[in-house]
Amino acid sequence: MEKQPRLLSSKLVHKQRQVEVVLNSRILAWKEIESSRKRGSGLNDTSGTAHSRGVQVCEILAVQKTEEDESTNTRSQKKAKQYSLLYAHSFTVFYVKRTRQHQWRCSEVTFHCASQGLCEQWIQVIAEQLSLLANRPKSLLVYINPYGGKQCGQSIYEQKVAPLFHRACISADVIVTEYANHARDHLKTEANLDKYDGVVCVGGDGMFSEILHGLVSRTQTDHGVDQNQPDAVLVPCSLHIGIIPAGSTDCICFATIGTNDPVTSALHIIVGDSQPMDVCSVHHNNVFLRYSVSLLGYGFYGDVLTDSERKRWLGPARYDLSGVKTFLSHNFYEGTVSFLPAEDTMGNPRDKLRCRSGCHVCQHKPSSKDNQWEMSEEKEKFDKGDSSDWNVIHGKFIAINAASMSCACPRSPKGLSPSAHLADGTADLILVRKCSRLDFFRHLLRHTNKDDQFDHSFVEVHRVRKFRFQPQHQEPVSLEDLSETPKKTGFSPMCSAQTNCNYSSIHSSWNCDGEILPHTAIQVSVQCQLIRLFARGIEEQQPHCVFEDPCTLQALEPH
Ligand SMILES: CCCCCCCCCCCCC/C=C/[C@@H](O)[C@H](CO)NC(=O)CCCCCCCCCCCCCCC
Ligand SMILES: Nc1ncnc2c1ncn2[C@@H]1O[C@H](COP(=O)(O)OP(=O)(O)OP(=O)(O)O)[C@@H](O)[C@H]1O
Ligand SMILES: [Ca+2]
Repeated sequence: MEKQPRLLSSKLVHKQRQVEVVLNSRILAWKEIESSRKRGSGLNDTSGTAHSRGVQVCEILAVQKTEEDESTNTRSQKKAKQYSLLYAHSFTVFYVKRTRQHQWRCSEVTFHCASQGLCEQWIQVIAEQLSLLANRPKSLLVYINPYGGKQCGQSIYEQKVAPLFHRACISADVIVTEYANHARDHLKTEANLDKYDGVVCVGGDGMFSEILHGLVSRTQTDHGVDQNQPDAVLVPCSLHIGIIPAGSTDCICFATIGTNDPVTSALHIIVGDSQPMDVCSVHHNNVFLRYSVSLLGYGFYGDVLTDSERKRWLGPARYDLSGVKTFLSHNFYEGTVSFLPAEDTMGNPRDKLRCRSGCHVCQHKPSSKDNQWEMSEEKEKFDKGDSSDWNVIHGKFIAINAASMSCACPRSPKGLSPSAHLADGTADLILVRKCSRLDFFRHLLRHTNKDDQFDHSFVEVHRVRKFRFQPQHQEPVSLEDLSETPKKTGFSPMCSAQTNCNYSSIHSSWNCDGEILPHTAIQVSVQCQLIRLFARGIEEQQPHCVFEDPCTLQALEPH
């Protein structure tokens, strides 16, 4: 590791011991000074082990003059009080501390200086280093959904997030939404986006979906791109999106930072992490329908969602109740799935190559072969209806799921497609064919344990760039057809067989990131890395402590 020039180093006091504090452009480190240690009983006096500690500058949240805590009433605090009178000036550094299961907390360390000048110099030098971190947001536009999840979005923000933003000197314009799609419409039209470094969504996946639609539509409009064109090349959004999880599934937050903890997510926003993410565009008959970043599910997950919408008052538990009910109805749906397999990806859905921080698969740009598809003669042929490279599968399905990310969430920690990648330009298309209840139960159960949920004869999974679905029975032209009795129209528009079939048993609906789509015949295309989140992907679990690795400290040793 290259030697970094020292910016400042001095003898300060930390926890009533003399320490040498050193700052270079990457690390703030401190080490006890031998002389200040009491002579230990023997050489191996562990109590006084002079271990060094350090914090990366990029994970320092803020530095400020220490607030005097007046509460010195016990004897030891009185002693500390006298001691600190000697070193009357002190500053506190707030930094990211990793705890269990990918959770982050704001921790702090205070140093006492003999002179006020030195104290102010330290504060100024550290603050200067923080101001050099260009990717940190300074002003944010925050949308709060007061009704999502357990309806505590507002209190989560005010109690857990706002104090952290304030400490990091981030200014936030907060809008509490008053009705569904308020955030999307505000983003699409009124919001003056030049004022902000990012948009924060306080809510669940549905609320994120609103921000996503608002931001992407606004970006396309501003760049004159018509999102109704199924193969329009969409313009990536420059503003980062932050999520403060306050929903029921929160699978987007879970898959991008590894937990659905609001404080952890707020800290990722403050340090200015950046994680690109694929977005699927969904069209019906060349008309734009919606975007999806997590799950596009027909059959099981669509029916679960349809049934759960009537039970919103139950909060997150609505999904489990509807899940059991849908499981018992055990409906299957006939249709034709056609898809364009992703040719030269680095990975495949069953390769156990999980998408983690700094993922190599996501950094691998789709080679020219895939880009050639956009301009190639195959594309012309396909557009004329002849689709050579496309695979076509007709059958009866319990579920058709397209996961453009793992969809890891508290219900299923490894997710619907554990090896799906956040930003590789593909989606994993999972086809679950008609099978017995027991078989389907086994398949579902594997989402909650280590077993491979694709290892079933009735399950197949493909990594795709585009796909289409056409249900076997033409969907009614418009919804009033459902009410007309077949007699009046001579034949029912949807199924020629028996006229008394009820609509719901031959048609499911598409669950698009937790919202129901108005059509069942759709065409989907993956837009590679269309948006960016204030996240860094799920970090590999390792004892991530800066100060234990000698090479870092060696960089601080005097030359
Ligand atoms: C035996 C235990 C089986 C457990 C099966 C766990 C599989 C759960 C997989 C969760 C996948 C979530 C995908 C995320 C989709 C989000 O974009 C979307 C918006 O937030 N959430 C939902 O649509 C909400 C979808 C929520 C779906 C919940 C499904 C619950 C299934 C329960 C089935 C019980 C069957 C056993 C009956 C005896
Ligand atoms: N002020 C509001 N009043 C009513 N509905 C709202 C309001 N703001 C947002 N919504 C809508 O509420 C829906 C659900 O919100 P959200 O996704 O945050 O919670 P959830 O559905 O419980 O969580 P998840 O999507 O993770 O399961 C969203 O589709 C959003 O459009
Ligand atoms: Ca993907």
